[in-house]
Amino acid sequence: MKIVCVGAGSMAESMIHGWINKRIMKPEEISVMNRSDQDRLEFLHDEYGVNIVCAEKTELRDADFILLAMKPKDVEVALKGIREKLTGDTVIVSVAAGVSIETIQKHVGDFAVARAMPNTSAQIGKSATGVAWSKFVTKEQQHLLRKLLSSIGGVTVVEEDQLHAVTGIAGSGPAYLYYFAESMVQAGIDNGLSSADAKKLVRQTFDGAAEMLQQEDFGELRKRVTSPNGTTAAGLQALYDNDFKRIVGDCVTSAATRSRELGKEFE
Ligand SMILES: NC(=O)C1=CN([C@@H]2O[C@H](COP(=O)(O)OP(=O)(O)OC[C@H]3O[C@@H](n4cnc5c(N)ncnc54)[C@H](O)[C@@H]3O)[C@@H](O)[C@H]2O)C=CC1
Ligand SMILES: O=C(O)[C@@H]1CCC=N1
Repeated sequence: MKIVCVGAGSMAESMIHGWINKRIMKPEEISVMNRSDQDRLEFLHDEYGVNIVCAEKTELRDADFILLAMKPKDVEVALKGIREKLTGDTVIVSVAAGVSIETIQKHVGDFAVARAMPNTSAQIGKSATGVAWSKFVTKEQQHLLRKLLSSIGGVTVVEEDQLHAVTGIAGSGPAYLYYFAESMVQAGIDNGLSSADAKKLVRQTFDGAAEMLQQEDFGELRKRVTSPNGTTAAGLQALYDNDFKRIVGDCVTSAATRSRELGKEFE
């Protein structure tokens, strides 16, 4: 299999890291190109052993997958730079938030295009990825793509329009949890812990809870921690009083809405 990553930022790196760690791809099967930052490409070459290529010199023709991993605003220019070099056997896989398959096909024609929304936990093989594809992606290509994405975490096939919601929960989701963790650490410090102890306790708490979530019903788990009239009930009451569910709802909906806006902005 051969993959060319067009755009070599954080998301591309997380995916490359995951593929190489899981040994699903050999470094020499992965190529990276960027708009300008040669240092960044050299860093990826030194760190992961991947090839550095550029649109002018390289043939994209024998790539099985081209990963489009630049900001939504840069997708159009990137596609214009590579479209002459595409062949019928390549699948373009875009991770750009919001940008539709239709928009991508407007720039490259009736091509096999898929959209994936992974998250940066791909780096450790634990992404939660949503994927949708156009009718030009063959069954065999779908199978290969699922295999590729499964190597960096869980995969959920959705309708393209559902990718906005996937983005709101899974693509952006790690950042909400990191913010929650940062807030817990600060609260621990405010309540008398050292910063190091607060961080250690928060990491362990997230780690244990994440594993428990894999095994049991979320609400049941919450109830089991909550003794009547105890400390958890007091803590949760502050969340209920402050309408935490609405806050989380606004958070996810705002991200999904922004994804829709990005799609419109760059269509
Ligand atoms: N960072 C994240 O957690 C996630 C990001 N995404 C999506 O991935 C995409 C990339 O995000 P990041 O990696 O965070 O951004 P980034 O800014 O770290 O990387 C983007 C890279 O694309 C390159 N680039 C820009 N125009 C180009 C062109 N014409 N040709 C070749 N390379 C070009 C830039 O030089 C940069 O290195 C975005 O569209 C984002 O919506 C999706 C899921 C999660
Ligand atoms: O913030 C963003 O727009 C990208 C998409 C999902 C995660 N990061």
